Amino acid sequence: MSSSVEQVSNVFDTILVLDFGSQYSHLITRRLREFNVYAEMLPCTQKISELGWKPAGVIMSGGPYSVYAEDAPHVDLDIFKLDVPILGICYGMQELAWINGKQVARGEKREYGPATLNVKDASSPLFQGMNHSRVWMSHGDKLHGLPTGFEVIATSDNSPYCGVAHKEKPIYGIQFHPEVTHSSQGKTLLKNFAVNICKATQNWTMENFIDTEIKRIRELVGPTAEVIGAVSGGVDSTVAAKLMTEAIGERFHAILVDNGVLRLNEAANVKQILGEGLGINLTVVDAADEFLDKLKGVTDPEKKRKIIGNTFIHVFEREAAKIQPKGGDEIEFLLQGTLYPDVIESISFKGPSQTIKTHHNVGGLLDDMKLKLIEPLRELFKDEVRHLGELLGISHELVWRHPFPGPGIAIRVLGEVTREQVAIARKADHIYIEEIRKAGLYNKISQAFACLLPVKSVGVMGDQRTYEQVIALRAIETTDFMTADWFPFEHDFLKKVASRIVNEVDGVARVTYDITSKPPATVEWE
Ligand SMILES: Nc1ncnc2c1ncn2[C@@H]1O[C@H](COP(=O)(O)OP(=O)(O)OP(=O)(O)O)[C@@H](O)[C@H]1O
Ligand SMILES: O=c1[nH]c(=O)c2[nH+]cn([C@@H]3O[C@H](COP(=O)(O)O)[C@@H](O)[C@H]3O)c2[nH]1
Ligand SMILES: NC(=O)CC[C@H](N)C(=O)O
Ligand SMILES: [Mg+2]
Repeated sequence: MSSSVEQVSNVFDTILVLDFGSQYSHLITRRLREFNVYAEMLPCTQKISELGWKPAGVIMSGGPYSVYAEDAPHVDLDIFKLDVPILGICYGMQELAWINGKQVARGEKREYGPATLNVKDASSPLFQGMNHSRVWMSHGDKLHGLPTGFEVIATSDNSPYCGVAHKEKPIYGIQFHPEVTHSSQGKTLLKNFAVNICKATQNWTMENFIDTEIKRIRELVGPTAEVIGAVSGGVDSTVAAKLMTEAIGERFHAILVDNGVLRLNEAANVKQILGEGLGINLTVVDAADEFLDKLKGVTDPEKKRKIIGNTFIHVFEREAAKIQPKGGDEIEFLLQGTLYPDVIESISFKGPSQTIKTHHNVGGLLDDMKLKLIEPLRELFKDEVRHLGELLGISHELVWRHPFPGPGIAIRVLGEVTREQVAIARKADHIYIEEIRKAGLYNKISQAFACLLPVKSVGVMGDQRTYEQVIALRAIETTDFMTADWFPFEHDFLKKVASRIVNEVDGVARVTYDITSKPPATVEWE
């Protein structure tokens, strides 16, 4: 499964980011990629002898622990044998100091927020083009002396060892966080490190990635094997499917499962856009009855997710068995649209985060199938996937679609999922999204949808008493879907949508707008 990761880091000069658990760790990788240097994050416990590739340099991230604590994580000392430049950020610098003399302890006061960087060694290649810039601090521990063999290259009011450098080797430590945008010249510092000190080539571009990946897929699959893939019409699976089609054409079989809880006209739309528009070899499987029958009487959100996840697998296996590859007895490979954030979550040295909700996942196929995985987007962030999609000729509209969860409307009809309830939710959702598009707001919002609540409310229409259900509208702004804010619509917009929904959708008497952020709420209601 890790073969794709290794391949990319062998082709591009790669900075290894060792994650000590900071909430900012993934931003280090992001910033480096922004100036076209490829970077990969692995847990801080990574054994260097098991790496399988040689990094151009190593960055040790910040982290919540104290280096002197008993259970603190420590780096594999073999990183020093790699003989490449090393940069320690916050905990990473404290780790360097701990290894070289143990002069780290609790500071008198915690330091959280902005500070001014005073460069003491203007000739240090780390600080070229920087001085007196604003830097972002977030620490409670500090260095209480110089690590053996190091010298001070920068200070701040509260940190006499704000920047340190080894006297002979290219090893640096900084107390602040250059990866957060609050550090005004943080990106310059990371570029100084990666490009000038590590000499990494700035060739990580999506154009180069497409070429490398198509070549890699062709080699991996060979001249005759065939590949299946679950394709939803969502951004990730469409981009993965398009890449696969570029690589092996008709030998790729995309399968869209109509699970009865897709959006209005979705199956037909996707068939047209992907099949006819993008030339993807796509089969639509109508399994609506199978899904809806199994969901009968089920109200628990987790049970719904499990039923849908399992049924996906059954349908998928059945379809795979129907395909007769020309060059062999059975399908050998399975395409997945796994993204880098999924990988990051599952590799965290602290273990996968606590389960809030079981995201339906084709990963469940692994235990049951002999299929070998192909995950071409495994190294990419969502916005990189979107860029890649545009380069592959996928329309701007499709590439910028809001995400839509695999369990679909089943987790947006709260309570029991019936055909009638799905129809109401679907209609309301369609009106809401239509109005969002008309108002030119679609691309300003990260995700929007309507939920049907299992409560009834009294209303009055045409002098008649009504007693019908409630629709809750949700719209959020977010970059990573881990945290989110609700979208501040104009009142007139909400008024219009509410009026249309109550008038046009039978069974709805009232509309509300969800004004909860994530956390404490989640994006979906179930
Ligand atoms: N109706 C469906 N038919 C076939 N596969 C599906 C369906 N719904 C989801 N999947 C599979 O589950 C994966 C995960 O779904 P997810 O919603 O995270 O990604 P996506 O649909 O490709 O993109 P987006 O995040 O934009 O919705 C998809 O990449 C796809 O492989
Ligand atoms: O493919 C998916 N299968 C799922 O089971 C699932 N549950 C939530 N989501 C989507 O994930 C993002 C975060 O949602 P939550 O805050 O509700 O966890 C939002 O974009 C959600 O739409 C899912 N996607
Ligand atoms: N942001 C960090 O890396 C903090 C490091 C360490 N936990 C401290 O409090 O100083
Ligand atoms: Mg989706």
